[in-house]
Amino acid sequence: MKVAKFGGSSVASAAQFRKVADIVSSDIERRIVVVSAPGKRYKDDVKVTDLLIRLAEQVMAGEPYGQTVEAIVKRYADIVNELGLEAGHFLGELNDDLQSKISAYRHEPPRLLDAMKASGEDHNARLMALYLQDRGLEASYVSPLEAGIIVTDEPGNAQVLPESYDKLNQLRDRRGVLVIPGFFGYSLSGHIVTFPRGGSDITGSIVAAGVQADVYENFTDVDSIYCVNPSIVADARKLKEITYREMRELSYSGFSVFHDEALEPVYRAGIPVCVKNTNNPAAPGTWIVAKRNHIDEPVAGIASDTGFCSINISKYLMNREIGFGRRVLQILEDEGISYEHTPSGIDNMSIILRADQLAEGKEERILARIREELAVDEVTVEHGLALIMVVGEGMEKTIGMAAKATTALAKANINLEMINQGSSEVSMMFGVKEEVVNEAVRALYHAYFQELTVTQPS
Ligand SMILES: Nc1ncnc2c1ncn2[C@@H]1O[C@H](COP(=O)(O)OP(=O)(O)O)[C@@H](O)[C@H]1O
Ligand SMILES: N[C@@H](CC(=O)OP(=O)(O)O)C(=O)O
Repeated sequence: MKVAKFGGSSVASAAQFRKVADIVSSDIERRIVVVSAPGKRYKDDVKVTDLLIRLAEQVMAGEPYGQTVEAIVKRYADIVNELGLEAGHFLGELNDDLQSKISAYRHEPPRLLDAMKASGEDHNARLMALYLQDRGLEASYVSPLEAGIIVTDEPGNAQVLPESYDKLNQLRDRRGVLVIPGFFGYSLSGHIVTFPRGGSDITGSIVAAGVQADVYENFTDVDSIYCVNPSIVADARKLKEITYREMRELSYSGFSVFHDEALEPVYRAGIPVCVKNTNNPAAPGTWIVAKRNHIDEPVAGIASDTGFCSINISKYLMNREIGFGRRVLQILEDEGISYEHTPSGIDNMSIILRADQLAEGKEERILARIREELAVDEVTVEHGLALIMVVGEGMEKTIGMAAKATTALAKANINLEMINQGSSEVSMMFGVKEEVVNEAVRALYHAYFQELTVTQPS
């Protein structure tokens, strides 16, 4: 049995719906289909999820929102009309559902936002089931509640609860193709709760693990996962295979093609993932697996992301002060902040974190507490940082990996703000200024993938 998830770009229009139906009908093993909300049809288009977020924000701000509702309904109406579906009731129900959720939750902003966001995938799954039926397939819509996707009650940040898996397993006994909306589940108290953005990948993975699928197919708009983001390096190398742990690091660090939190359920269940192109299903795609058959080259991929900052602390004899690091991290914990890396020296410590967490006066509060409670010599915040992750199972056993990177960056005249090597067996982290990050990624791509391979130890 296969679980096939189709991302927003794969279900953005009637033409895309036709491709999905062709793919589903071409393999009887594709028994469970998970869909996102309609995504972008062209570069500057707006995803339905973003329209729904705008709608929730307008309601919360007491602004008029009628035009946004119309724009949302029109996205689905275009698909219905172009497919020639007799589905007049569908559009009426969509409109009624949005209005009734607005009335029910207008005084509970986090619930309203989640209910709006979830409705994008929910109605798309209903529409996909109708279309598959119209194409002569035995297909039915299954809500996450009926399927058994039970999650924590953290709006916008749900995590699956373990009891979901046994319930999901019962889907194996159902007939026909089941269409499940991605991106949300239900809390134990019966509320709709969404996963983080891009979270339909997570639904697909949970369902695949629950039904013990043979494969989790993740259909998107590229032929494969490339060793660098294709928008940074055109014609980058395609990856045939990548391991769960390589993909976890790369997706966490910027390979947005597959959500990093989507790996855990399939990894634990030992289910391979195949990332494929809805627009070119004949292409073999990329397999995410436990162990790669071929590790010809030490580096599998290079990912990058912006929006980081570094809190830099120095204090003479920091090394002698037992509990110093713990007390710094406690201050961050008190403010509900998570951090990425903590490189340190004898008298220095840096904490790298996502800069958007320092809003609403948190930066000033944290710096004041570090100064007062830890009597440091200096504490500053450096903004505008980008992190680059070089990832590969073969790196640990290969000599000269860091040297290759630093030489390449020096040749490209790029200043390295920091390096973190050693805490993970499969990755090295480099920090650079945001404005040079793409140039740095291209320099590293050239060094690791276009120059001669580095020497292997004998
Ligand atoms: N290393 C990579 N390999 C392939 N695609 C990548 C990579 N890094 C980023 N991407 C981007 O991910 C996009 C697909 O992910 P996403 O937009 O979430 O698709 P979907 O609409 O299917 O959910 C690609 O179009 C590409 O721009
Ligand atoms: N529609 C949601 C969830 C999702 O996974 O979408 P996509 O498959 O388009 O990344 C979002 O935009 O976040």
